[in-house]
Amino acid sequence: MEQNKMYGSRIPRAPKRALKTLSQNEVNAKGADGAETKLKKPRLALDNGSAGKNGTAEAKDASGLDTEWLEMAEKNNLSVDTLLALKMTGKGKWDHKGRCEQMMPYIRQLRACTRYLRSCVDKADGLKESLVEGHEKDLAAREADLEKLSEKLSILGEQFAESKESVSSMKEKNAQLKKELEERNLMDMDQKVEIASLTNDLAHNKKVSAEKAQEIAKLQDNYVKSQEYAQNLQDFVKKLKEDTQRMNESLLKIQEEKSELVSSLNVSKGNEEQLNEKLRGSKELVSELKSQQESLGETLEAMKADHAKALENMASAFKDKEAEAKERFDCLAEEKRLKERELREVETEHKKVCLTLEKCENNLESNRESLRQLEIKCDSLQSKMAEEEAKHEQEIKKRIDQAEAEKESFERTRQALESSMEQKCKELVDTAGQLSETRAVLGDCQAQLAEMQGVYDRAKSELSAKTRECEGKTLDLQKAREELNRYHEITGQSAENMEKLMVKSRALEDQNSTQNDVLEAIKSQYEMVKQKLSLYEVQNGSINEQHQIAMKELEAKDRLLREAEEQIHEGEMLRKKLHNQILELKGNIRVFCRTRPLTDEEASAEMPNGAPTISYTSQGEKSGKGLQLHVATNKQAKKRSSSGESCYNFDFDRAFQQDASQEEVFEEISQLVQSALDGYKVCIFAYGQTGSGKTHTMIGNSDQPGMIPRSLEQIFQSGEKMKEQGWDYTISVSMMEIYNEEYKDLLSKKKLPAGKQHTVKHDQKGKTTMTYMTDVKVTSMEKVESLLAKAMSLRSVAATQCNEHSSRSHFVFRLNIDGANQSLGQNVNGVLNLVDLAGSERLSKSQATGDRLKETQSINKSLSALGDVIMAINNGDSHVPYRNSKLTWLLQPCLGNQSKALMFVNVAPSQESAQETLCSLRFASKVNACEIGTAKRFVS
Ligand SMILES: Nc1ncnc2c1ncn2[C@@H]1O[C@H](COP(=O)(O)OP(=O)(O)OP(=O)(O)O)[C@@H](O)[C@H]1O
Repeated sequence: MEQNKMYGSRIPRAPKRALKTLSQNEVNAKGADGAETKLKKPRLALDNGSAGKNGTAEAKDASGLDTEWLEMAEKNNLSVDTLLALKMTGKGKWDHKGRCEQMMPYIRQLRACTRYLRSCVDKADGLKESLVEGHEKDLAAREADLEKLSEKLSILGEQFAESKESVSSMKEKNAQLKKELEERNLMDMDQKVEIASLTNDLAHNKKVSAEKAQEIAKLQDNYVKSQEYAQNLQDFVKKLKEDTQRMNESLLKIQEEKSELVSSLNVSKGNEEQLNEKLRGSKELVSELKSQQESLGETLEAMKADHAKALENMASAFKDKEAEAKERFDCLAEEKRLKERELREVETEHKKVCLTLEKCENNLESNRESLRQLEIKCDSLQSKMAEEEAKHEQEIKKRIDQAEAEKESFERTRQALESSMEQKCKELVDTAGQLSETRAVLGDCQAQLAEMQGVYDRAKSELSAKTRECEGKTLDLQKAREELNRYHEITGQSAENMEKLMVKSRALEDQNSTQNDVLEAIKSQYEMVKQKLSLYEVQNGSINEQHQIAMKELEAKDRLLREAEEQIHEGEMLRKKLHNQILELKGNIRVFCRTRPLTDEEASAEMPNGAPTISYTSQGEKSGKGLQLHVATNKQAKKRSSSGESCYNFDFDRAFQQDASQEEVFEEISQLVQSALDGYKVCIFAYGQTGSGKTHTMIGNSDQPGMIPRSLEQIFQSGEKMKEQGWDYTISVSMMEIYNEEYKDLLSKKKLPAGKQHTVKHDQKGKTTMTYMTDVKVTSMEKVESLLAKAMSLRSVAATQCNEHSSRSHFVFRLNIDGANQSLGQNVNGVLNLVDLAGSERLSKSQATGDRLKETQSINKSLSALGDVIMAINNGDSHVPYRNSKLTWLLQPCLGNQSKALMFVNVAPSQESAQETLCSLRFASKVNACEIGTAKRFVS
């Protein structure tokens, strides 16, 4: 009721309204005395006495409602208002009796009315209880659901962790496999490079081999040429053979001629005998002519002798010639045989040459040798031929000379004979007849001589023919010589070429054999490499298979992981939803009370064995939430006694005892901090009197870090975790204080430009911008700590009556959290304001003066503005006075309907501070009773 009075005295005028108020109160049923009274029945408004006490007959219907009043009202056409407005009228001004008589039924009606209303209220109570029960059941069911969900979530988390582990192991395995594969690939590459170099070598060797093959082909060509040359030689030998045959034939012809000559000689011998007979006849004829005949006989005998001698000489010459021709023939036959043998040898050698190049060389050597021999022989033959020719010429010359001499002698003889015959004719003119016969004989002799001359001419022509033949032979010989010379030249050249070629060939063969060795080695290497490669390929194939299997497994795991991630995401979404539901159920503005430990001084001031100033509800549903403040009424002594104390009960969302650690406290707000990461605007502020532990709670120290460093730590950790779900956060921090209703940047020592000041603007989306305010992006705790230390050093602190290092300003630690998730296409903009308010002490207690007084006044003003804002939001006022103070204006987006707020009410446990504590707790109770609407997540 006190609460309702405070909020505008909303007294329920009808049961329905009362029920509504009760249900609201049931949700907000926390707080001090005032709050508690809300839960009581609304009997105070009508509590003018119990109808039952009058013993009036009471009619009740089945539902338990007192229907007497209703019946009465219906009968008299009455309402409560008309009943209340009813006035007792008497007959006159002094007709008290009449009025009294009217009064009695009126009182009865009133009593019936009261009973009816009471029964209504009772029913409403019953309904309320059943609703509360239903609500509690609903809450329990939701909590059970939540537990199940959280269990499911934890199972999912475990599964996720397992799948993550397996995925990471798979990834490791995959990485190893990849590494192996890369190594193999590298090895393959090396091998390929090796193979490539070997292939290059092979190609080079092939090229060299091709060049060698070309050279070999050239050699083969040369060899073919040499074969052709050998063929030419064979042809030449054939020609030689043919020449030899022709020589043989010519020899045969010469023999025939010889035989003819012999026969002609025989004929001439016969002729000679005839001549001799004729001569003997003529001798007989001439005997008569004795002296002449004797001289003629003598001459004839001399002629005969000469002729015989010539004939003998000719015969001997012919014999010699025959012998020589025979010898020559034999020589030629021998030579022919030799040549044939040599030819055979050459042929065999040629065959051998054909078989192998080396043998060819040998054969060529031997051929050369044989050619040399042939040359020598040819030379000898040539010389012999030349000798023979010379001899022949000499002989022919001799024979010509002899023939000419014979002719001359014959001529002389003829001339002598003619002269003698002329003389004889002259002498024998007389004896013409006799002489005519002698003349006829002489004519015969002359005819014989002419015949002889013819024979001689024939012999001469034969000789000239022979000479021509010889000349032809000589020409042939010269040709043969020339050919031989050419052959020698060619042979020499070809031999040289052959030698060079052979040297080259040998070198090439050596090279070829080494190249072949190299080639063989390369081939074997190539084979090995090929084998290795095939092995590697097989291994590679198996590795690839393994890799594919691993990839498939990985894909399956990835799928599972994605599913798990989706499930986690869904779970996360559900968690957020439930978390928000819980927060909504708890109220979007919550209040935690924290009591600091007693200082030594305070402890000594407390009653040694007395009850503590603040005690906590340890049992029942209010355990951990409820507390009692015992305020001594003996103000003089400031000491408590059982008789002189007032006890105030308060209930909050959480009540931390003196020994509660920072960790414990943070555990309770961590969900709220998480909300900021999820895109909510969150405000956590510490309220309390000076020295009650606000700064300790919010900032703490290095040993016991407070909510600000712990929140940052959690945000960084969660941000890292959320990265796995695709979230990327940018966190920036600004720190300021509001001192004497002015903003002051605590991250910069720079003074504001003249005439300028920090101004705060909020846009439609609740984004706050401050002019000239330093905003630092932070990624690590170290950075935050250093910034915090800097801010602390710049904060306005002074010693007060209550605190040696009292914060004389509101400290605002402002965190802008911008998150982006590309895969989801979401951006979140969360804000976390962590505020260490200035101490809220009463002026009377702080005894401040001067600057301290001004400070205290502005502090109190802004704190009361904070209370006003909260109350206005709770009341649903059309105007919320945010602009009444710099603090509320700055925190506007975080104190509005769409934000989440948490207030620490810090209290000191000493009796000395009890009054201040009572004020703080009362203020906190008011805040706790507020509803500031449903928080909104800022997602784009
Ligand atoms: N929970 C606690 N545990 C231990 N010591 C505490 C606790 N709370 C406060 N203190 C100590 O009490 C003293 C005063 O605390 P603190 O400075 O935090 O008060 P405050 O409310 O911030 O005061 P002011 O408003 O004047 O700044 C400090 O020495 C602090 O260490």
